Amino acid sequence: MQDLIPHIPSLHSEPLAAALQQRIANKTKPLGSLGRLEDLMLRLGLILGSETPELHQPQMMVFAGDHGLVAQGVSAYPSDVTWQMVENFLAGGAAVSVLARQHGLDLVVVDAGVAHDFAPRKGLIIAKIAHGTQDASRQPAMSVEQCATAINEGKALLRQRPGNVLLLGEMGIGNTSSAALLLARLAGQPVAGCTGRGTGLDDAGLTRKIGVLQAVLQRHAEASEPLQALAAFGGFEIAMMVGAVLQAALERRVIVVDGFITSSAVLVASRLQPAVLERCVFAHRSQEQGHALMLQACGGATPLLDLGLRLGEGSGAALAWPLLDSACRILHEMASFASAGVSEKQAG
Ligand SMILES: O=C(O)c1ccc[n+]([C@@H]2O[C@H](COP(=O)([O-])O)[C@@H](O)[C@H]2O)c1
Ligand SMILES: Cc1cc2nc[nH]c2cc1C
Repeated sequence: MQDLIPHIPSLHSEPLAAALQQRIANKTKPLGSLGRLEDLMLRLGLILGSETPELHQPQMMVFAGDHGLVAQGVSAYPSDVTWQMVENFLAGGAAVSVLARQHGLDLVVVDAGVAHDFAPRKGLIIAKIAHGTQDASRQPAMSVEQCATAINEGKALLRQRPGNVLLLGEMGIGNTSSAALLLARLAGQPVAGCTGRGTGLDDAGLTRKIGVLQAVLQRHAEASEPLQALAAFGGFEIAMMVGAVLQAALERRVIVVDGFITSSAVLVASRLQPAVLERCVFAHRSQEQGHALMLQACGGATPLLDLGLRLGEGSGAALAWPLLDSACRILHEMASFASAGVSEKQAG
């Protein structure tokens, strides 16, 4: 356990926070007028330990896995869409492929446990734990050993990637169910409020999904600790993201969190090591029912964007990327009142 979960120290630094606040206040603008971009500047400065943080080689990592629970009718799409979309990511035709190209983000797809055998190629990391998880309505989605292997694999993959920014993405038909179950169990919330339409269930489908998830929670009533809950509810892509998040936090990388599912990995990681949250930037508020509760459970995070997205893949993280870039450029390049010879605020 100690080897599996690294200790993540708090970033708390009064002198650096004060220096950053002063630097932001001295820029040629009315005090506070860059709004939440100012909070972002502060956060990036604290994570990277600098008044003039620099972001380099941002890594978009899309973790993919399949879910045995899909057999219970919890998604509007078949499991085959998972591998088909992985092919689409690699061919360059998915939303995240387009956005990664647009913004110059390195895109890698990680097969964490897709129920399909891929031909090896550039941009694909095959780190398969198994061909999909077990059906969590019948047994734990994965064994405790598989869960530990997935976390370790996520840590190892992150260590091999360059740069100081991790953008999280995921793909997995059925994974809004795992995320909802993790939220319900770890935040002690009624499951109905944690459960949404995912890829687009209708009213009857949503009612059915809530019933299935209620039964899964009862079946695994003893799984109250974060790692037990992760093994019970899955999936492999979420467990691998937990490892990647812990390693990124340990290395003081900026972690850009996408939607409902990537947030569930951060929730698990933060219940193990709370200071993980200090390294996270929440990109957007997903339209998925439950994401607002998820953000509350992740320390009351306020996301940067609210575009009604519910795609996943890392699409929201990629869209938020230019804001991080802007925040750093402003800290570097924007003149101060003194350097530009602009008069400061008068009393009153
Ligand atoms: O990121 C989100 O907030 C989000 C919300 C709804 C759906 N998704 C994506 O849709 C898939 C899971 O939906 P479902 O209905 O199959 O559980 C998975 O591939 C996710 O990337 C993602
Ligand atoms: C087509 C499709 C694309 C996706 N991307 C992420 N989740 C997805 C689910 C579906 C169904």
